[in-house]
Amino acid sequence: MGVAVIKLKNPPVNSLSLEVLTEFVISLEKLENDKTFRGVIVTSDCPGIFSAGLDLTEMCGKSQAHYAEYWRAVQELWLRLYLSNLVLIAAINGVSPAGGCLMSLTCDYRVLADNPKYNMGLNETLLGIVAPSWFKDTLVNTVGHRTAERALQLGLLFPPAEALRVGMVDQVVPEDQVHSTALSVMAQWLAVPDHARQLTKNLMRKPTADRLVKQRDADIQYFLRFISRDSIQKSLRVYLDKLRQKKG
Ligand SMILES: CCCCCCC/C=C/C(=O)SCCNC(=O)CCNC(=O)[C@H](O)C(C)(C)COP(=O)(O)OP(=O)(O)OC[C@H]1O[C@@H](n2cnc3c(N)ncnc32)[C@H](O)[C@@H]1OP(=O)(O)O
Repeated sequence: MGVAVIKLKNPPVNSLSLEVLTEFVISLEKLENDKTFRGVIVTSDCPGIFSAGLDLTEMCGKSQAHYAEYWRAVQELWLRLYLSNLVLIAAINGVSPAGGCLMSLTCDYRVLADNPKYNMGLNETLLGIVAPSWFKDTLVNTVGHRTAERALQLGLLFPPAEALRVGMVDQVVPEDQVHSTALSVMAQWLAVPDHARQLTKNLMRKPTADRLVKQRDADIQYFLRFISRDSIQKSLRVYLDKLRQKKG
């Protein structure tokens, strides 16, 4: 039925490095241009981890030019996913904090594996950083304003039952059924004529996407100022050190 599977593979935690973002955009573009494909299942090849989100090492101790390039790539992937003409279904087979969660929120439907470890949410505040307005918009458009406000301020990571309750995911299923469920949901979505579904998706999402499109450069400048602050760099370093020391 013309369904591709994109399996994120950047061990150990599928962090969204510049390379991963760039490859993802290229893969999506190819699929968008190949009329034999109408849908994509986005999933992970890393056991237990859908994606650890943006690659913290790309945002720490690098040059301004690097931060600008990285942030443009983050914007690009979000725009491509959010406005994709393809049906996108996230088969979430692992934990998905921050950028990992955002990626799934851009999809049309989310199936999450029922494992209490597989938390998801926008936890940026816990790192001492702030989810940008378009991250916030994506969450608000999925779970509503009040739930998003509480989740964002507290940096909440929701276990599966909670994620389902607040509408962050559409279905929670046993781990071994995530892929088959995503496939059967895909069949349902593909039963709708493409042009009508695509125009409707665009109607729902374009106003949100346009807010970023109209001010992409300003958004990059804002990111540069924010990420270059000594206090933010320090917060990121402390967070990364904590992650690294966990093993020791
Ligand atoms: C105005 C704009 C403001 C800026 C906005 C920025 C928006 C940011 C969005 C983000 O996505 S920030 C990233 C948020 N991600 C997280 O908080 C997740 C952090 N990671 C974890 O919680 C855990 O790693 C995990 C995903 C639950 C996996 O746990 P596990 O025990 O399996 O592995 P670890 O031993 O913790 O990690 C292995 C290895 O990977 C490194 N790592 C983990 N996450 C990241 C990451 N996001 N980026 C880069 N590297 C990461 C971790 O440090 C370990 O490294 P080594 O010790 O092996 O060197």
